[in-house]
Amino acid sequence: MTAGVEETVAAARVGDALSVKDLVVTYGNRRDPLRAVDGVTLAVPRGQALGVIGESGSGKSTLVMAIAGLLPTTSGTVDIAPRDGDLAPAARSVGRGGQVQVIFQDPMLALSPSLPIWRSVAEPLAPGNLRVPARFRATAVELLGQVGIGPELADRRPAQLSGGQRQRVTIARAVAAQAPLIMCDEPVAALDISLQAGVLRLLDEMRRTRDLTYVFVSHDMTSIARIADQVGVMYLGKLVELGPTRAVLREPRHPYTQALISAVPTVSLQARARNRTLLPGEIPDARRPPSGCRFRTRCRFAQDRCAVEEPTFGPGEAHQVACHFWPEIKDAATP
Ligand SMILES: Nc1ncnc2c1ncn2[C@@H]1O[C@H](COP(=O)(O)OP(=O)(O)OP(=O)(O)O)[C@@H](O)[C@H]1O
Repeated sequence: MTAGVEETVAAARVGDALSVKDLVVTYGNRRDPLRAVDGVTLAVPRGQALGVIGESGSGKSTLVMAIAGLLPTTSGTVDIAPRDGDLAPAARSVGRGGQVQVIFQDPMLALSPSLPIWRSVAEPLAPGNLRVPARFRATAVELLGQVGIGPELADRRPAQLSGGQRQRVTIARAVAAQAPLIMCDEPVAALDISLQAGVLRLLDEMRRTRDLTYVFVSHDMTSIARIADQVGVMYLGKLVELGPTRAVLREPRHPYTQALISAVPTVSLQARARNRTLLPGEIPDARRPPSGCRFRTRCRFAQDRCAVEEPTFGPGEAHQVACHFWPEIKDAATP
């Protein structure tokens, strides 16, 4: 399904569960292409979670779908490292030979409305079977128990559960597939706020106890702060900042990240106190991105250089930023 992309199961750096290099994903036709992901490079160490934030339309979902192998990629590489002792990939429903599972905002995308939930959980245990044999029920019920769904609910259909329960079922299903890498695309956004913390806790616990690695997309900085070890910030298909969660959320370097965070009271108190930066204007048309720095048309610090020279990450730093003037901006923002 991919065009011009090498896929291997050997990570480029020892200890990385996922390594993405120069990934490009294009929508539309050749005459008017839209590069929704435009040269993204990142790595996620095994057992960690990478949070991905950015405005609507910045390319977050496209990135995770391409990593999962559910969207064709234009160029670049996606390497996924198997864990020692991983079984042959069992999942038949998700991409890259069962190495990646996806948890969507809408659990109904992963669950069959007509099946009792235990069968949906057991499906990855019995690949190739049109109907999951009853002998897998006990394992499915056990997995459901681990996500807080009691055996009395195992024969219910998804519509007979609450939204939080349904999302727990999709987590059990993802775990059943034994994939080392799970893409979480706004997994709690559709849930009542009172249920979000429980599902986030469950995801975090599953990651620790089952040696899972996550890429976790969210608009919600509180969820990101809870679950992510590192954060990547996307703007118009590019990563503009990448680093440890605490550093990115507390000391954002890119003016775009600063603006995103300044809009969130819970994690932005320091940023607000320093310098409140609201983001003016709309995200530009991704088919015709600005020259040089793509953010420059909305950046109050932009200078002539920003229109002609595209900023890139420096080599080797843990907290990376693609901005020509970030040290000056940081100094200007400090009282
Ligand atoms: N199927 C598609 N066909 C054409 N363009 C698309 C398609 N899906 C997404 N896009 C475009 O690709 C860009 C990235 O979209 P994407 O959904 O990945 O962003 P996002 O950051 O996940 O947004 P949101 O937070 O709203 O989900 C946007 O310009 C969007 O309009």
